[in-house]
Amino acid sequence: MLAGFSESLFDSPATAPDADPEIAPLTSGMQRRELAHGAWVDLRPGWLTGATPLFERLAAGVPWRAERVRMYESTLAVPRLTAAYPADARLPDPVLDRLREKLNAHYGPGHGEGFVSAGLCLYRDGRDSVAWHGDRIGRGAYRDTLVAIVSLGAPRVLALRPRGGGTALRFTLGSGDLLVMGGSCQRTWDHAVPKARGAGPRMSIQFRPPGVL
Ligand SMILES: O=C(O)CCC(=O)C(=O)O
Ligand SMILES: [Fe+2]
Repeated sequence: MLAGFSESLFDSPATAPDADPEIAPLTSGMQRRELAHGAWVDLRPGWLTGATPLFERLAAGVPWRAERVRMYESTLAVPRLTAAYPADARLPDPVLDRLREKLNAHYGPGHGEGFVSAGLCLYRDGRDSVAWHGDRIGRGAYRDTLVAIVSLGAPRVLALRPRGGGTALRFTLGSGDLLVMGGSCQRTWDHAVPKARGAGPRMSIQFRPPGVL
């Protein structure tokens, strides 16, 4: 009895390091929120369940780099780790290929060329963050676009506010939650992941169409 119990506790597929998360259909549970200026956000809480092994695999296996941004004559460290997978790169885990396929199937051809690249960010603890910005290096600066974010690990707030100021909306993203920014969101709104005292490690996977950074 005891042996059987511990087997099911420690050897169950949900806890094996190579276990894949369960991916729910996007046809249910998606909530769209229309924002001002032609922007919108789709939220699909719990898109993935059992994502801890995926988090662990990516945390250990991805070649994380400290991010730096050029500001005028100097460069500043951005407090988080990142890894970029352009359109033609092999993604670091087959689960990511499946997520991208499912997002493309759901959003379909009406939304431009679809999701191609993946960007990963690791917020090691609550001191890691990203400041207010829009993903508008390239096409997002002048065209409607989509940016899909899958959150893994500890819950963190993704905040959105109209570009140039205004009241911020705060979405707390837990492990397995999906948030998609659409319409004019990248050019008319800014988003940020504020510092959060005491927060545990959190990862985000962002899928973007060609030319959106
Ligand atoms: O970590 C997130 O959820 C957002 C990341 C982000 O906005 C970015 O890397 O452009
Ligand atoms: Fe962003």
